[in-house]
Amino acid sequence: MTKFTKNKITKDIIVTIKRLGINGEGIGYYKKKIIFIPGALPDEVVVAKITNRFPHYLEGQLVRIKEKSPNRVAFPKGVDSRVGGLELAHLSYQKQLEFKKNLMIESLNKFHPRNYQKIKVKNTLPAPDEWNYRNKAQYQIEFFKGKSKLGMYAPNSRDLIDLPEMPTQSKASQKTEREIKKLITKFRVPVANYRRKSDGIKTIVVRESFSTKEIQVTLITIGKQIKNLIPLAKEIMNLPNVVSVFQNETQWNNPQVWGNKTTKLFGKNEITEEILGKKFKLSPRAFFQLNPKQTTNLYSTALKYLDLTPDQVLIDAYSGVGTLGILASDRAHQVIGIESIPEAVADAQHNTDLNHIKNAEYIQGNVEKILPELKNQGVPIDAVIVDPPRTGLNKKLIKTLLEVKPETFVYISCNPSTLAKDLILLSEAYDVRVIKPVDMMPQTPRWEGVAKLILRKDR
Ligand SMILES: C[S@@+](CC[C@H](N)C(=O)[O-])C[C@H]1O[C@@H](n2cnc3c(N)ncnc32)[C@H](O)[C@@H]1O
Repeated sequence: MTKFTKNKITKDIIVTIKRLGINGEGIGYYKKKIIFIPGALPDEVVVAKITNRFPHYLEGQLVRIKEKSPNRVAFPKGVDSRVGGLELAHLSYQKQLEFKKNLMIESLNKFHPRNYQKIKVKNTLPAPDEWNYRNKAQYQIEFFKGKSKLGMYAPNSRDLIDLPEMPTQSKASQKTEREIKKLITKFRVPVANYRRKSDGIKTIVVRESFSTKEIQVTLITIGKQIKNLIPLAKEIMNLPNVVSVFQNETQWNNPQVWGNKTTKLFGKNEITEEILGKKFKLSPRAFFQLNPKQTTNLYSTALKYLDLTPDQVLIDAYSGVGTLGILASDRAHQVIGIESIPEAVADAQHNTDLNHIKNAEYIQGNVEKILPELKNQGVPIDAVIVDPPRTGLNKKLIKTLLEVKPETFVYISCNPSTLAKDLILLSEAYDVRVIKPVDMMPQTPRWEGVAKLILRKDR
């Protein structure tokens, strides 16, 4: 979108905040134009500066609060407020839960799927822990002008925010990150420098299993030979609960954090996490929910809504490492998982064996391609659970689902807008009984929810 910098207003303006936007920013109006002000809350009167002007909206920066909301709470001490992942940390937790319920209601009101007024959006399921819930820390490291920093970049910038404390991160993963930083200095291991494009360690990834306490470390590096990397990795293995150290190699021109090549330096191939009595082996690249305790509640809700009978064939679409299908396998006749990433499919198969499950299989490929093939082969598709990325369901997949019309249908979504849009099409054959938002990421505007769809008899 074109950015108008001409006539940029830098003077202070006064804005009354009306509501929160989908990214948790305060929304108000200035001269009839909508303005987004991060950090401001509904019903507050704030002093702000306009930072960006666009044809249809403005972006502002909070300068001072003139009239404070009763729902405002203290932002965590000692943390730079620009850091991502704490966009709602200044709002009481009860109001965060209400915000997430309202996000779904607003999406339904905006996109109007059939009978949308009758859809019951339940109260958001609170997370067991509001703080220290994240099992994975992925911090960048930088050494500049004699100072080393370890943390996350400020949004849309190369400014690395040092994070001695990240209050949503598990204590053990943060401690491990800090210890590794000290060891990097001790062993004089080079740190990658994007200004000089010099080789070294760029990112430290620490993932913790909440059930076994095992810690897996991955050092993401740039360059062929990193001096003293092996002695460093050996020493990292002596840190509490660390069971493996991996190296992942990337290049400066890779826009992703992770490169393609991952090599084990020491220790176990995977860490084991346990959810609802089933074990899941996680290799460094395997997708896994970031909040293991609340994952138990998310999956329990999905299984409750699925309400399978022992004769049903379940399709676990967008299956990742097979979590949902494996958990549902005790209650189904057969589970067929479909997932596009080959490594995740290998992990899913591995996890099936690990849990001695005989009635689940995983197919690699795109759901929109594989599901019509299964239909044409005459596979009975009695029940479907979909858990797509933020973009929602592929149109071709929706078309197949409307032809097959599975009796049982549950939709796990991480985006209320795409869920509401997909329901417009799906409501040709289905009524939506209930949507349950589940708070997987306290202190952030990130949304997750489960929808139960009922096949209409009068179709
Ligand atoms: C939100 S994750 C869900 C993973 C899993 N259900 C879980 O709970 O851990 C979405 C998954 O869909 C996969 N995916 C994305 N597009 C896909 C497609 N068109 N067909 C199959 N899988 C896809 C991604 O690789 C990812 O593993």
